[in-house]
Amino acid sequence: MKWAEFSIHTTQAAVEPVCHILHQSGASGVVIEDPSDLVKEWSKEFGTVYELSPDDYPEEGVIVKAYFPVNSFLNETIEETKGEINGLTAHHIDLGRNQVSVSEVDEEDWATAWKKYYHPIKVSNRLTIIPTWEEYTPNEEEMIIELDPGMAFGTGTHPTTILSIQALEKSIKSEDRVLDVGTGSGVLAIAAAKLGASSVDAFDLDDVAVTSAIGNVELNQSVSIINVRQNDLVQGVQADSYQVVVANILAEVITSFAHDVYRILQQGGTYITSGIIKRKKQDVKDALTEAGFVLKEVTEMDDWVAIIAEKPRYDA
Ligand SMILES: C[S@@+](CC[C@H](N)C(=O)[O-])C[C@H]1O[C@@H](n2cnc3c(N)ncnc32)[C@H](O)[C@@H]1O
Repeated sequence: MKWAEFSIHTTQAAVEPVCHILHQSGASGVVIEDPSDLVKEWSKEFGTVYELSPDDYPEEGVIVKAYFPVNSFLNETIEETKGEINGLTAHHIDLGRNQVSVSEVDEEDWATAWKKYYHPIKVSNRLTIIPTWEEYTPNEEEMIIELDPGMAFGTGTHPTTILSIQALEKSIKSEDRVLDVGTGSGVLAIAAAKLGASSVDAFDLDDVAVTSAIGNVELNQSVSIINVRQNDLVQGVQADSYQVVVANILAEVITSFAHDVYRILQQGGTYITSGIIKRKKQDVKDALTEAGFVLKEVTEMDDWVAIIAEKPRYDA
């Protein structure tokens, strides 16, 4: 997994609200470079992974650095975060220089560091995701998904993934045929299989994701149910093929292919969309309604929204 370092040069007064915004935006770690810390013991969240020397400290003001996983939501997350930080001025918080830079952190240093922050996570009433390197004993009602996301999106911890899994848990009926568009690590396809789907197609355009998903499907003994393949969105899929389609992709993509998903769903079928940043919620709702869907439920976590929609039955 690659990481992006978000660095902001700001004031001492702004540190606390800026850190709060960064944590809310999903940063996996926040480091404060405050020259006043040079005179006291510095405690850092990243242990030996991230080393500072006194030369790194600014002469005036404070530098706050936060680390975000590089994935298809990165640009949205960064823009949203910057907007929220700028919004602090409306609350009379002096941001000082307010200089922001974003850079990718050397992957070699970080290639396995993220594993330290990735632990078993209960994502819904019935499903818990467990990284392959963790020992875990599930209780009787718990179903587990074992996962090694490698370089693909989908540790299961992102709000967009959690919202998708919770929606799948509510929607899937035993023997449903399911399509997961943009499968990444395969986490949603595996969740669908565990929840009782009779067959799951898992598509991704990225060959790294396809390889990762195939590995995770094998790890979860779901090869007989899940078919992973490289495919551009739903190109080539026949009409009326599925009872459930899930797509955790950006809002723009969801709006662009709403009509295609309507075509491939059976009447009464469910479309679970996720990966929608809050400010684009209405655009996606409009696109789904315009394509013929009936909106059933909207769920939210942090800055993210998922929408569950239904293709109505013609005789209803
Ligand atoms: C946000 S990730 C979601 C991963 C996983 N489903 C999850 O919920 O954690 C979106 C995925 O969509 C894939 N993707 C982007 N454009 C695509 C396209 N045109 N066709 C198929 N997959 C695409 C990306 O490669 C990425 O793996």
